Amino acid sequence: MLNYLRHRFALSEKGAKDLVKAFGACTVYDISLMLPVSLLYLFVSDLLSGGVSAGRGGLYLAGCLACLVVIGVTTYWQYNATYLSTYVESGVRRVTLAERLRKLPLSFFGKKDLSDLTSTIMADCAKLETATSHWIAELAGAIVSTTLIAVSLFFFDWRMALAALWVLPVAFLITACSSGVQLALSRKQMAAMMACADGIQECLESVRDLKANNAEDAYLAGLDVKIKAVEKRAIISELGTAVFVVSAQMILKLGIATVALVGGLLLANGTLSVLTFFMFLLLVSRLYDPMQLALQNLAAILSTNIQCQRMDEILSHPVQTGAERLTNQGCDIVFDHVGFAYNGNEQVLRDVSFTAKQGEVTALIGPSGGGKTTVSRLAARFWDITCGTITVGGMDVSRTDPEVLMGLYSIVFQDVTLFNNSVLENIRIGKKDASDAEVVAAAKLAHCDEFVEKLPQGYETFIGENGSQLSGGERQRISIARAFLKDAPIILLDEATASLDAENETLIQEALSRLIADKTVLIIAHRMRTVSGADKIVVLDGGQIAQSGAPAELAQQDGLYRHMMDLQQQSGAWRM
Ligand SMILES: Nc1ncnc2c1ncn2[C@@H]1O[C@H](COP(=O)(O)OP(=O)(O)OP(=O)(O)O)[C@@H](O)[C@H]1O
Repeated sequence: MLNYLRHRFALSEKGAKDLVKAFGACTVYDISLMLPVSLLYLFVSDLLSGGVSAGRGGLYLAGCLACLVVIGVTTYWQYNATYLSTYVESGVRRVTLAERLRKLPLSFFGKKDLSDLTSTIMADCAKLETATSHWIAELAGAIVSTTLIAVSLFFFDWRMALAALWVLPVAFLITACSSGVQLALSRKQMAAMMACADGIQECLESVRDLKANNAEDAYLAGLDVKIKAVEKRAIISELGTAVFVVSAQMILKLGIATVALVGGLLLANGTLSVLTFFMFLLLVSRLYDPMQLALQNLAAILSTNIQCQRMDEILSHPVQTGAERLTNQGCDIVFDHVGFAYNGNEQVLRDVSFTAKQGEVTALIGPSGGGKTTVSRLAARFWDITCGTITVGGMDVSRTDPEVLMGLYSIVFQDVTLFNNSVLENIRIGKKDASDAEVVAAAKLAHCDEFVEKLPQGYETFIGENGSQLSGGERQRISIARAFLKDAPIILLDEATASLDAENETLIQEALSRLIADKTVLIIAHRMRTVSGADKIVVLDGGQIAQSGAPAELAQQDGLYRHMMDLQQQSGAWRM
């Protein structure tokens, strides 16, 4: 049972145990609500059989107080067992998902978009939170307590019990039969919501380009269609659920009518006492309350299947694992007959073999789409390769834990990611335990101090979401400062100086040459000027190595390298 609950509702072991406790609490709470009815039954029975004495009256008063206390205690217990433990479990679920996401390979993120993942962690978790706190335990409690009460009704009068209870299986059957329809409706509603969330996120991310191209109206019209689709799907889904739930609830109401009808007939032919009739009328008015709620809940619980499946996709996706200890001897990077395809589709790299030696600068060049970025990222195990091996100092990267491996790398990407935090903290990402003095020293090496001095609070200035208050060159200098601070033995540079003006570029290149001394450097560069000082050039074309060797050597050959040099020279001479 615990295993079923864990799997069905994406719960931790403790969460599943807490849910079982909540079932118990809800059952006791539902039964406690019947206590006043029993007391009333006894009171009326006394009244009909000759009146209530003062002593018995005091007893009934004490009984009322006892009912109040029992209901109060069970309400408190039920609240703690269902709500409080659910909120704790919800936190655990979100952290588990986030931890798993942290360990998943980038190939997973290629298949999933950001809004989808955000929605799983926030909206799906919230729905499951409501399901476990409000619906599941209450449903289980209602079923158990109603069954117990139903059994006891048969002891009073089986004919009246049948009249009161025939509606329960029918109502349940209607709701259960609707599960297929409801699941299909929920799936469609979720798809519409995801498409809409995607559209909104894309719109916000590309608002600058949309404005620049005067394409806002056309884009917003498309978005409008998606928003309307969500509205339509929500109405259809709501209607679909309502048809079944309302039908089931109406059937339940028929129970009161049949109790009145059958009771009236039995009373008329003298085979039922007035007291039993009165008690059944009292009971049925209370008996169906938890069931009505439960039926509504049943429909909602059935639809949580989708949320659980979406979480399962994250939780069951294989993570990148490996040795948690570095065993590399030196930091030579060796690609040996490497093949790679993104998401198992078309091969992007074929039979790539080369060595990037420690203490040397190895430059990756070639036409756009040739595979330069892919090669540099595979060196740091951003993805797992499909064939061949990549080693660092003899250590197979695919057998090393990615987080441990990352300790060997400083990476400066073309697209720098910055956080809405101070300049100081943005640079400290490179080395979490670095002192302020170390951070400032790294910033100075990357020539950040020139622009930081002009910021209102210097290094303490917040730089906006993704560094929106900084220029492209300034953002890149922060990224270079992070690499200085980390001071790892392998440096991956992806066109690191692309957004800098000529003056800054020279300064940064000076600093970079200090940073890369004695390190393994893999640099991606489009400009031939950047790579002329490299020790080795690897020319990638169509995912294969077209040429490799020292720049002077390649300049002698009639190949892609010389062709690119010539083209660069021609474009250098170009004037407006
Ligand atoms: N995340 C991805 N998912 C699927 N295909 C990708 C992905 N990233 C790159 N590709 C494809 O892999 C091939 C190599 O891309 P890569 O970015 O490595 O080339 P590049 O030489 O760095 O190009 P550029 O010089 O334009 O940056 C291209 O055909 C590209 O479309």
